[in-house]
This record gives sequence, structure tokens and C-alpha cells, in this order.
Amino acid sequence: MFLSALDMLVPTHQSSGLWRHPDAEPEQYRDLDFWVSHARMLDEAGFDALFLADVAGIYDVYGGSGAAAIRAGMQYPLLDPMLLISALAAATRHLGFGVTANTSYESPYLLARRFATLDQLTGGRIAWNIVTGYQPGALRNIGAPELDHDTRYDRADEFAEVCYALWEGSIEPGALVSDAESGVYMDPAKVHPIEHRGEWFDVPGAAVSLPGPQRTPFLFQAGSSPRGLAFAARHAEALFFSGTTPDNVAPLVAEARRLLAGEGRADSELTTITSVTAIAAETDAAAFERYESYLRYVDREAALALFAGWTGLDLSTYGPDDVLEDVEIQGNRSALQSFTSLDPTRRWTVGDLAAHMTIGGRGPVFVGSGATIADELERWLRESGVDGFNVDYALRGPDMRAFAEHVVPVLRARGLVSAEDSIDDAAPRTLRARVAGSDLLPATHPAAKYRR
Ligand SMILES: Cc1cc2nc3c(=O)[nH]c(=O)nc-3n(C[C@H](O)[C@H](O)[C@H](O)COP(=O)(O)O)c2cc1C
Repeated sequence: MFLSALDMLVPTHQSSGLWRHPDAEPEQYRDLDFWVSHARMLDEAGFDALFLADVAGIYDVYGGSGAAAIRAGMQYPLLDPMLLISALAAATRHLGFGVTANTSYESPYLLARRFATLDQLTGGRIAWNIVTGYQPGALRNIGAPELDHDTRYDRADEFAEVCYALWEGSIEPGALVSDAESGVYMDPAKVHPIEHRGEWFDVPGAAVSLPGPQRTPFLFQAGSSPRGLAFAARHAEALFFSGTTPDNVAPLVAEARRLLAGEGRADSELTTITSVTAIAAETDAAAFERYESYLRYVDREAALALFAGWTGLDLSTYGPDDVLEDVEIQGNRSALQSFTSLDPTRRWTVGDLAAHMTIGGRGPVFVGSGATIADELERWLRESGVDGFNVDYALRGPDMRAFAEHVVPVLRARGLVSAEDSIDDAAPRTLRARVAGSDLLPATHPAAKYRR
């Protein structure tokens, strides 16, 4: 099964108020030594990837200002994850790195260059988490157009095509000659302008950076609105969900697989993953004791500020007994549907939402020994149909180390995490080879048509 660690370069990721816990180290998000040792720990434990989320704005919807989020360190302040990767790649051998980059804020030409550089420097262990953004404030700061939800995905489709042309078709694999005798380093006949003219982008020239071993980085995506799933079915190789129960996620998995087939892509070309938060310890009792200690520090207002920022709904104007409705929003539709249309058996109030969100955000929280948590993970695999998990934490260092120490060995003993991944001297592979068995995208992926 696929195992990634979900994180963000922030004092508080999804467990609000926990930075005040005595075992929290709220400054570690800006400490390079911490990240290096953390990445080594994940690598040695056998995680497939570290998934770094990113946004470009403050969560400023709650109460019409960013005050609640800023006060609580709720995904603020936030450092740029892309700048962390080279250091982590140098310290690890097998771990992949999923980095979020937003098609509404970036230039496809420059972003393609940065990912080509990272694919080179990581030996093909980089993934791009493609997002379209849900924060109008971020768009305004960048001077990017404020488009509606589905149009952002239309623009993202073209953004991705430009990147594919640059990675797959602009510099032919045989272009690097490096022949001292003839004096030819690169063969100019094998470097091609992409001559892209589109609705959103005009990119006439050739790529400036040599693509890495994967050419197109491994592709993550995590939007599960109908338009988000259509985008994923076309582009994604790993699709990330978040839902409160397996029943909540199962229809999304089934719909993604149906759309994938409609795109002419094989089932094996997509790995589906859902978010979980795990609080593990030697015994169930010890884990529950830690969980109880976490509950003393949670901050419901900060959790609501996060959800308000995701969806655009100002939850400060709601009472705790108000029921969440499936209204049309321009923000993060997956987040709202988890607590409305995907959970028809339950009517979530704002108070319920706040209680659920304070630890781990949208997904479930598993508390217990390695065996207890492994049982829950196995149940989710069976009932939701996902292929793996994105593991989140309440306290970054302690919970992720506890997962590696208590849960991974049980998963390995049950044959769910491959033993080979933990062997330090196994030959390094690209992330795509590790997950899908090949360095390059298959011929059925839309990027393949640019290949020469
Ligand atoms: C595990 C996970 C990680 C995500 N990370 C980010 C992120 O880093 N930045 C971002 O803007 N959106 C992130 N999202 C949100 C989605 O990618 C997507 O933008 C959101 O679900 C809205 O899309 P939708 O309306 O199509 O569902 C994440 C979602 C999930 C489930």
C-alpha cells in the first residue's frame, strides 16, 4: 500500500491549538536540521513520500479577517516547501517528495523549469501536487485572475499541457551529446520550441532546463468535486481524498476509477489515497492517554477559521447548532461535501464540525497500539477501496515517530508495507518506478503525445 506523510511548513497544520502542548515544538517548521532528521526517519521507516501542502494566502474568511488564523498559527506563517526539497533529497535515498504548486499563481514555463531541476536533483523522486487554489485573497496578492471554480480547472488543463510539452517534447532524450571531440555538448537539432498558443498561455520557446529521469514529475492531485475528479482522471497518478468514514470516500474512489477508464487509462495508472491522523503508542491505553492530553489544548475557533478559509463560508456568523448545507461555493468543494452530500446519514452542525476538525482536519483520527491502528487502516482499505494513506499527526515529531515505531512494523508483518523499502542499500528508484513500475508515464497519459 502507498504511504505518505502529509505536512506543511507551518506551526499548526490541521490540529488546531496543539502548538501549546508541552511536547509540541512549534518552531520546528523553520528548522532545517529538524526537517532533515524527520525526512530520514520517514525514509528509513519505508514511507513512499513526504507530501508538502502549500497555499499562498492567509485564512481570512472567518469574521472577515485573518485574525483568528494568525493568532492560532493556523497554517500561518508558512514557508515555501519547494525550497526545502534539495536538502531533504541529499539526506535520504528512497523517499519521494510531493510538492504543491498552484496553476492559478504560477507561470507554466518557470514552474516546469523548477520541477525539471528538482527531478534532476532528487534522482527522479519529485511529485507535483497540482492545485488550482481556493483563496481569493491569494489571487489578489499575486495579481492573478479571479476565476470561478470550474474555469480554474480548465486553465489548469492547459497549464499542464504546456508543462508536458516542455518536459516530454522540447529536449529530446538524445539531445545531450557531450562529445568533446566534435565540440557538441547539446545537439541543437534535438532541442525544439514548443510553439504553444492557447486560450490562457502563449509559450513559443524551448525548455531551458534538462528534464530529469521521470521527465514529467510524478503527478499528485487532491480535488474531488466533479470537475476536480474529471481533472484527476485525465492527469493524476496519485489521487488524494479526505473523508470522515470509508463510506464517505468509497463513492469518490469508484467515480475516479470510472472517469479514468473513460480517459482510456488503465486502473493501474492511478493510486488512490485518503488522509488519516494517527496517534499511536505501545498500548491502546498509552495512546488514549496522549490523545486525552491533546484534547486539553484544542482550539475550535482556529479549526473553524481553517474550514472557512477552505470553503469561503464565514462560520463566525453561524451558531454551533446550525446545520451545514451543501451550498454552491467557489472554494474547496471537497471539504464541504465531506460534511454534507457525502454523508447523507448525518446532519453535521457547525459545533460537530469544529469538534471533528480540531485534530487532523477532515479525516478520521485513529488512536491506539500499532495493531489497533493497523486494523483500522485495513478496514479502510477494504471498505473505501483506497490504495493507501496520507498520514497526518496532532504533534508532528512525536506522532510521526510513533507511527513509524508502532504501526509500520505491524503493517510490514501483515505484508502491507514492503520489506524491501526499509532496506537501506536497495537501489534507489524514481518515485514513478516505485509506485507504478516505470520511470516514464505510460502512452495512455496525455503527456505522452508530446514525446519525440
Ligand atoms: C490531502 C490533501 C492535500 C491538499 N493540499 C492542498 C494544498 O497544499 N494546497 C491547496 O491549495 N489545496 C490543497 N488541497 C485541496 C485540493 O487539492 C483542492 O484544491 C480542493 O479539494 C478543491 O478542489 P475541489 O473543489 O475540486 O474539491 C488538498 C486536499 C487534500 C485532500
